[in-house]
Amino acid sequence: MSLIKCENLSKSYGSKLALDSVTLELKPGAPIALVGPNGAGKTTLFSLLCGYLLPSHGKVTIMGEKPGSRKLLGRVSSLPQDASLDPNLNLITQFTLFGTLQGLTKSQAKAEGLRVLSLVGLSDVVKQKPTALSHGMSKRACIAQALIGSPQLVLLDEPTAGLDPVNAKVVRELVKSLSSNITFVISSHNLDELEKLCDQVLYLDKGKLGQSVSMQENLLDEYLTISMQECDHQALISRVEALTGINSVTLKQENEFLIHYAASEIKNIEVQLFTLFACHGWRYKSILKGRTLEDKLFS
Ligand SMILES: Nc1ncnc2c1ncn2[C@@H]1O[C@H](COP(=O)(O)OP(=O)(O)OP(=O)(O)O)[C@@H](O)[C@H]1O
Repeated sequence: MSLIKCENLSKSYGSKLALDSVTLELKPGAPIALVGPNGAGKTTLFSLLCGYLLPSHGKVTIMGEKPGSRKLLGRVSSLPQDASLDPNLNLITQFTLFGTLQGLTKSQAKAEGLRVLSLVGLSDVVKQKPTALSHGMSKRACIAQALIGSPQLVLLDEPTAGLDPVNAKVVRELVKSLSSNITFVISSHNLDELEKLCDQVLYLDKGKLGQSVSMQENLLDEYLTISMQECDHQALISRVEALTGINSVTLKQENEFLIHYAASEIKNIEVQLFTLFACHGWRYKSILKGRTLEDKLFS
């Protein structure tokens, strides 16, 4: 059964068409990214999936049910962009309350609260009020709230926005570690982060669903993206293009090159490139099979 199914889903706010006839079907599995410029309609789509908003036209179902339906209680949860906790109650008191709202007994709810707070590394502060937490800790607490009751689908709207690199990494690793049991749909502007986490990327622009990019296809693409530490740009392009089987070499940004090649004509391309780099004393930083997500979406 499909996890999320949207058929000609549209949402208008007055005369503003925020989501325009979106049709998509997603299966459970690896994290799915939702990207698009500011105002593209990502939060609107999330709100429709959560049942916070009703469609103006079209249809949306989650695991065959209408968003917001009682049958989805505990099976779907979300981290809204501006999520916040009750400042007056300590973490474990409010997490126990959230658990009881999902139908757990008080002792089950407390155990569940402790479990999810420990997942996000907040076991030491369960008796603190949210006002005593740093921004990063608050965000992790809100993510923990979304994990109560072991949901099958978790929607995360900008889960790492405003976080320092250490906290952002904690969140990414948490998503990775849980993604064999939970399907995450993640809205973010951080393409590098999505590239590391997600297998599939949905691109929204002006309310319309544009391309859907599969990161798995990367492995089949006949592209390499190489970041160099030091090299003569022009010389690198002409020397690599001179190798048999190379279709083109493009400088994408400072020291990053995209190599398009014909796999059937060139064997061990990596070995040939490393030999060339060693010959000229060019040092490379990284080599990626395929194209970056940024290149796939915007070139
Ligand atoms: N409550 C509202 N009333 C009127 N217009 C709204 C409302 N909420 C959103 N919009 C408009 O709908 C469009 C889509 O907004 P939405 O917040 O879904 O975009 P977004 O992709 O999440 O943007 P961002 O990346 O900036 O968070 C925007 O043009 C926005 O101004």
